Amino acid sequence: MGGNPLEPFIHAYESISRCVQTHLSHLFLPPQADSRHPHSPPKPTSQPLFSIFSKPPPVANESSALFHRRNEAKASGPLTKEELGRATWTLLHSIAAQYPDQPTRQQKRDVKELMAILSRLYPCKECADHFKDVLKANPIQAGSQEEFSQWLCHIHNVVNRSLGKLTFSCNRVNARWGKLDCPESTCDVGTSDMSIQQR
Ligand SMILES: Cc1cc2nc3c(=O)[nH]c(=O)nc-3n(C[C@H](O)[C@H](O)[C@H](O)COP(=O)(O)OP(=O)(O)OC[C@H]3O[C@@H](n4cnc5c(N)ncnc54)[C@H](O)[C@@H]3O)c2cc1C
Repeated sequence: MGGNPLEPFIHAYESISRCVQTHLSHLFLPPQADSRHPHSPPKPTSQPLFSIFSKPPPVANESSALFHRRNEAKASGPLTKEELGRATWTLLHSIAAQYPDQPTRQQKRDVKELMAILSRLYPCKECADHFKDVLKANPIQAGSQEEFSQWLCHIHNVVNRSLGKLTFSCNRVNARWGKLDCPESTCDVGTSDMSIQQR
């Protein structure tokens, strides 16, 4: 007699609240086995994670590996005409950026031949045929780095125009395609013994 009449309700409230806490924490926190008692039921941890995943979410290194695997999978698919075009222009403008100020006769012949080969072997027949006409109407000028990079910019613009694209301002070509970032001039265009003799 004389006890708190609300005591049964307080007990009931406390046990319901413990039960709710335990079940909610199982829902929102990842279970962890107790290493000392591997067969005991997993205990919730204090990490703020949802445990709806069977594995914890990837950490930074795992997620960047996943990102690269997805990109690789995408990159291993067939190229589109646009991707091939961008890659080819990148190569050509990079060659032009590295082209010597005073090229040898061999180097001048090489770029001329490279363009001729592209116009025959470029793996898009429509593009190759069109490029043949572009080269006929705009004979290659490769007497110096400046001349070659400006000529390339010009013919790229001819192709841009034919595709209804905006043209590129050629006074920005060195800013867009500057010298490659290679240590100790390792990206400079080499001069073979033969080409030195032919200067
Ligand atoms: C030789 C050749 C012939 C092609 N012919 C055809 C064709 O007949 N039909 C067809 O559908 N596609 C053709 N293509 C592909 C086409 O030119 C584009 O590469 C493709 O449509 C993707 O265009 P893009 O807008 O992403 O930029 P791209 O034209 O590929 O350019 C790549 C980047 O170069 C820079 N750039 C743009 N113009 C110039 C410029 N004048 N000088 C310097 N830098 C510049 C820009 O930063 C641009 O983002 C050809 C490609 C090549 C290499």
